[in-house]
Amino acid sequence: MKYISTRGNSPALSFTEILLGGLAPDGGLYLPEHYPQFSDADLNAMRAMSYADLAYTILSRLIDDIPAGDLRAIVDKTYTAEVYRHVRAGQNADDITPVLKLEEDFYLLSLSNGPTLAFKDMAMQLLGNLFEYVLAKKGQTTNILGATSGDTGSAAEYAMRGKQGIRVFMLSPHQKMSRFQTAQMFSLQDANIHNIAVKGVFDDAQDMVKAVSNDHHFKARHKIGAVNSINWARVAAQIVYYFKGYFAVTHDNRQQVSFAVPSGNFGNVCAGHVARMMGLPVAKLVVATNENDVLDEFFRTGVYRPRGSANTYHTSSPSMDISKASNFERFVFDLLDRDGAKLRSLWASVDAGGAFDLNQDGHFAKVPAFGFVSGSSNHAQRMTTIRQVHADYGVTIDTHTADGVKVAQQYREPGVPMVVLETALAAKFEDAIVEALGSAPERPADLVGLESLPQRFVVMEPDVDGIKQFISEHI
Ligand SMILES: Cc1ncc(COP(=O)(O)O)c(C=O)c1O
Ligand SMILES: N[C@@H](CCOP(=O)(O)O)C(=O)O
Repeated sequence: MKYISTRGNSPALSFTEILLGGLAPDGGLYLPEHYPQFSDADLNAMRAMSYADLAYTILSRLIDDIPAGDLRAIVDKTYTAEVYRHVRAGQNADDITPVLKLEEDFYLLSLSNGPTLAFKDMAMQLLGNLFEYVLAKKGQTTNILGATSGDTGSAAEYAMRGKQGIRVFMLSPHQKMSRFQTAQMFSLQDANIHNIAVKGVFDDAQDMVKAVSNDHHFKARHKIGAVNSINWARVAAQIVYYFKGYFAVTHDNRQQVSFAVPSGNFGNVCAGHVARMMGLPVAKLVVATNENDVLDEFFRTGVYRPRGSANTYHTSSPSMDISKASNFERFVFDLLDRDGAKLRSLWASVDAGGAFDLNQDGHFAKVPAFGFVSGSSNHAQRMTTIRQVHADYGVTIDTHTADGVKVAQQYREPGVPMVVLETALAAKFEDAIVEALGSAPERPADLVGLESLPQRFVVMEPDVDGIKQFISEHI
């Protein structure tokens, strides 16, 4: 399998050639040159598989330059009940992503049982093991530069801490993450972890990561690696749980399932899109945003108009406070029938601070064929949803999952199971849960007292040269 860039001006490369680097040299994002197809017979064979078997079956179609035995060992080491142990009472950690039935045809897919209590662990734990394997094989080291709005950072740091040959430089929006998220990252004292709080929003941090990645000389000289979902491996790993969720709520492959996905950088729902393109019978992909509703605006109107930092709001689902969704480019590439030149011209206006309108040439009319629909949620609606889910089902959900549940309600159809992806556990957003329910959510014993641990981080201006200098001085 070769990978091509959405901007059409980079050579096609194999999986291990794109694993560490993130952006393609032309500034685009990698996608497989074609999507492997799973037939009805394949789906039948996959239906009863364990998570690790399913992950291997799917990933081995996307990765053909790691020997089968080695890939199998990496997957088996990643998807264990011990790693994904933070399940609710009554759930089975061996399922890795257990499904919780709320009512008939309405489910939560628990994706946040890993070390950092967010869905990012599902892919990041795999990335940690893949990076370690490939770096050892190539005799290389890497300096990861990432951006986080709260969850990618801790998931990456927990996956990479103490790993040979890997340093992490993680940019986060200064004072905009929850107290738990901040403590989870900043309390790490490992020498290979560097936390940099940037005076700005997540998009400022993500722009700097891309600017460093597009400086090819600096990137090569300092061996800069990526763990954000601009890295194809993140998306690839996330495809697996759509299959797992589908099998958990259906009996045969004639049934369709809809997924509601709390969205920010569009990485999670992009994996759902790829799963659908591979043959998973998905009815709707419901893109749920918070007040930062650029994606909802696109799916309602066909106009993509990313906002600047001043118009990106700090909300009670802070991990979704994103106005420039990286992975949206991957979907638009498919929507444009993979026309790299057309995509380049659209992103030339986006990168210059502008917008584009896909009504003009009929592309927007094709969106329903891809299953996408959308909606948004605000603080008051999040609070109401958390209360309702608690009252109706006895389940405490976090603020991001609440955005998903709220928007999912708009798109439920008789006979079509709706699966809401649980993207974080409530424990990460204690203040918001206390506001909604009047009491703090349960917290796993190993994370009690996290906020009182000593913290280690630096604060910097959103200045690309300053970040480059910091990296140079710490490697
Ligand atoms: C808890 C949580 N929910 C939802 C999202 C949005 O996911 P994506 O950026 O893949 O759209 C994120 C961060 O990305 C998150 O951390
Ligand atoms: N919500 C994310 C933002 C980064 O997204 P990614 O999926 O591209 O890594 C976060 O929590 O950091």
